Order: sequence, then structure tokens, then C-alpha cells
Amino acid sequence: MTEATPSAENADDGPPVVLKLGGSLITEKDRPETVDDAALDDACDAVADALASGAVDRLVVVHGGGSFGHHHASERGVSTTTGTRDADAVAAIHGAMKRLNARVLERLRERGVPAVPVHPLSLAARTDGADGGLDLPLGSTATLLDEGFVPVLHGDGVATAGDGVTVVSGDELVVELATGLGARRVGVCSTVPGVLDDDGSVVREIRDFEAVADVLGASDATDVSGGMAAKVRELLALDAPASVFGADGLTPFLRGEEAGTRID
Ligand SMILES: Nc1ncnc2c1ncn2[C@@H]1O[C@H](COP(=O)(O)OP(=O)(O)OP(=O)(O)O)[C@@H](O)[C@H]1O
Ligand SMILES: C=C(C)CCOP(=O)(O)O
Repeated sequence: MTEATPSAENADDGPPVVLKLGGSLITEKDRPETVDDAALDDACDAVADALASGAVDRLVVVHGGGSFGHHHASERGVSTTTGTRDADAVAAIHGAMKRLNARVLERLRERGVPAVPVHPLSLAARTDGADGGLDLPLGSTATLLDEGFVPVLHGDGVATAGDGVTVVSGDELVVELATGLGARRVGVCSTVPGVLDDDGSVVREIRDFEAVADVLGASDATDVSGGMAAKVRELLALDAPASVFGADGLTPFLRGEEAGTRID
């Protein structure tokens, strides 16, 4: 086992890669609080290999909620647009996400990846209400990167002016991170091999939401943050090239190769 020690010498100040591991990939989305062990192991292997080989030198990981966050949020009627003022509900959603985050961190560190947590509930806010933008201060993430760590954020609860606490999706975090840190490229790894058209084939490239709006649905599983349609909308807003791909696309994406659907 390699030690998960950051190497500040290797951490240059070039643009980072931002990777989201979808909750539907790393958990069994219809069984409450169940990790998909094989899928999480494979994803962590791919990340560790990419860092060890130098294919990626600076990396920020974000993971989604899967059967951890979505289950608790949906039970309590909380979503990205509907908040709660019930502290027990906030604790349940945030607690579940921290449990999943701890599992992801552990698997990464076992493989020598210097992964450390960044919890959005403690940092972020929707200061203009549920329909407003997300304010995500990036000082801690940027400094952790500079110090050679791999920050691992996650979908979470977020303080929301006038609405208590709403859900912030991993996809929203990816957009803020990519914009604020000037990402080299952005990858969203999910259970599907890319955005699928009416025939189930992977759409190679999306440049315009309206062109694909008809085939974009929500998630097949419990999902309080909008599924694939919300994902594509968020990624289209980015300057950095983004891709949506499945487990098989993770290694190619990390190497800078084509994977799944390119969104730009
Ligand atoms: N046109 C489409 N192409 C591909 N997937 C689609 C499409 N329309 C809807 N979907 C759904 O979107 C899902 C992916 O979005 P989802 O938000 O569930 O993924 P995730 O990001 O991996 O999970 P999480 O939100 O828990 O992090 C797919 O599993 C599928 O059910
Ligand atoms: C439901 C919660 C708390 C997280 C949502 O994040 P996502 O799975 O990336 O949409």
C-alpha cells in the first residue's frame, strides 16, 4: 500500500482536472445507503493510476449523493429548490453525505491518493435564495490543491436565504469549481456511457441544450437534483471542455482522450 502523503513539490499551479463521480455510479441508488463496492473500487483505481502515471497532476473530485443523500432528501421533501428549516432533516442529509464521503476518501487513500474532505455545507450559500446562484468560496480547495492534496467535495445541504437549507448537487459544485479554479477539463462519470439519444446511442457532442432537450430526462432513480437534463444544462455553461461518460470512459477521460459525450 502506498502512503497517501501529498507532494507539494509535484503540485504545480497549472489548471486542475475536475472529476465528478456520480452517485448512481458509486452507490446502489435504489438501496438506501449502499455503496457499489466494485464500481467505487474501479473508479478509485482509475484515479490512483492517473495520478501515479502523471496523466493528471492536480485533481479535484466531487461525488454525488446516490442512495445516501437523495434518499434522505426526498424523504424530507428537500431538493435544490425546496428547502427545510428542520435541523434534524439537515443533519440527516449532511450526515449521510459525510458517511459516503468517508467511504470514498478511505478507498482513495488506500490507493495512495492524498484525498481530503471539503464539506460544502460549511462553506457555501445561496445568498439570493433558492433561485439565485451558488456562492462557493474556493480558498480552502485551491490551497489544498497547491499543497498537493486531492480535495474531495460532495453534494450536500446548503444555506439558502429565505428557504433554510436546500440541496446543492455535485453538478453545481463542479461548475463552480471549474469556473473558479479555471479547470483544464471537466468529467462527469455516471452509470450511462454518455448522453443517450432516442435510439439509446451515445450523442458524441452537445453544443446547444434545445437540440437535445427532447431526449433529456430526469434520473431513473430517486434524485432530487434534476438528473441528466440538469447536468447538461450546468455543463453547457462552462468555459472548460466537459464530458459525460460511464465507468469505461473514466481512464480515457483522465488521460485526456475522448470519452462519452463532449459538452462545450
Ligand atoms: N438522454 C439521457 N441519456 C442518458 N441518461 C439519461 C438521459 N435522460 C435521463 N437519463 C438518466 O440520467 C441518469 C444520470 O443522472 P443521475 O443524476 O442519476 O446521475 P449521477 O450524477 O450519476 O447520480 P447522482 O445525482 O446521485 O450523483 C441516468 O442514469 C439516466 O437514468
Ligand atoms: C441529495 C444530495 C444531498 C446530494 C445531491 O448531489 P447529486 O447526487 O450530485 O445531485
